[in-house]
Amino acid sequence: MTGLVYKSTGSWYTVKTQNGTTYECRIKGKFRLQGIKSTNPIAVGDYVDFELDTKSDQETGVINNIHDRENYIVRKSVNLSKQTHIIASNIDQVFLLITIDNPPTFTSFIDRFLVTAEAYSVKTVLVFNKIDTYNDDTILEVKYLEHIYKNIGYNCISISAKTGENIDKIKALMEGKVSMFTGHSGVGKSTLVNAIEPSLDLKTKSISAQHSQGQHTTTFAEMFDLSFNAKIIDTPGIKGFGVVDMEKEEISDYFPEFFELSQDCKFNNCLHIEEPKCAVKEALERDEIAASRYRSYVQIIEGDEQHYRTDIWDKE
Ligand SMILES: Nc1nc2c(ncn2[C@@H]2O[C@H](COP(=O)(O)OP(=O)(O)OP(=O)(O)O)[C@@H](O)[C@H]2O)c(=O)[nH]1
Ligand SMILES: [Zn+2]
Repeated sequence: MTGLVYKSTGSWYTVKTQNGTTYECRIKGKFRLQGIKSTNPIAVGDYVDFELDTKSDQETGVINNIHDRENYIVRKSVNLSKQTHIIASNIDQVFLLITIDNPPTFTSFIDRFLVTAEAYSVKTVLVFNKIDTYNDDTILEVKYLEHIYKNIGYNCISISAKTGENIDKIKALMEGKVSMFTGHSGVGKSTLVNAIEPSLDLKTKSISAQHSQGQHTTTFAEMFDLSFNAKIIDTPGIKGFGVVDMEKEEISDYFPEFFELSQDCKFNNCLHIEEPKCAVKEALERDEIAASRYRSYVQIIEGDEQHYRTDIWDKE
């Protein structure tokens, strides 16, 4: 049988088959990992093959194969010797919630997030929330940001999780897909999820409450089915986004508008900082790339290794 992993708690995995039946599964013996070494061989979002455990009278299964992943996101354990933990896999899209002033979301944060998402091949939708509270100035700011990010190719939607404005657009994008929601604390993630599916809020809360009674503060992800053929992965306790392990030369690959231009730089290993005949800097001077994007890029490049070798998800 084949199924999708909805939850993992230590050595047990909750796997749901196409027809909606759920089985608690274990892993068969030593498991071959694909590509990366991680503390967990299987993550929420994985498609796995399993067989029913005949020795058990309960409906439990044994996983014997994992399907190739489309993508996955990881965090590195800070205390242990930087071991990698896969948070979730096969994510169709992440909705990054942004508010202009309450709380402020800076472009440097948005761009660091996008670099990481690009590096992990996770599609991002930018969601400007709390538009019901905006005045002329903040509306202009949203318009300006939308202009920048739409030009690069990112989908942008302005919403109010409180009044429900444009929530239907978010739901339409979610149909048939696996989504995640992220953004600074207070941008309205819970409010939005609650507006999308009121019954889910309770579920999520009770699970976090259950979890907080445990002695460990390790976070685990969980997938939920929504009523309109959409899935979300909830990652309680994991909020921000850092920058992933990458070489300096790689960083501009994850700024899509820089990447295209860099084919025209004189040096093929151009860092777009001080090099002559740099197509990126020339485009910047012609205002063809946004100054804020270039600033974010330089910040990441000039940061010490610590800065661009942090966890993909920063725990708050
Ligand atoms: N006016 C207005 N307030 C909103 C909107 N969305 C959320 N809020 C308010 O913003 C505050 C924070 O919202 P939450 O949904 O708790 O934010 P969160 O992102 O889940 O925050 P954390 O749980 O800390 O990560 C609450 O007081 C919400 O009522 C909105 O669209 N408009
Ligand atoms: Zn260059």
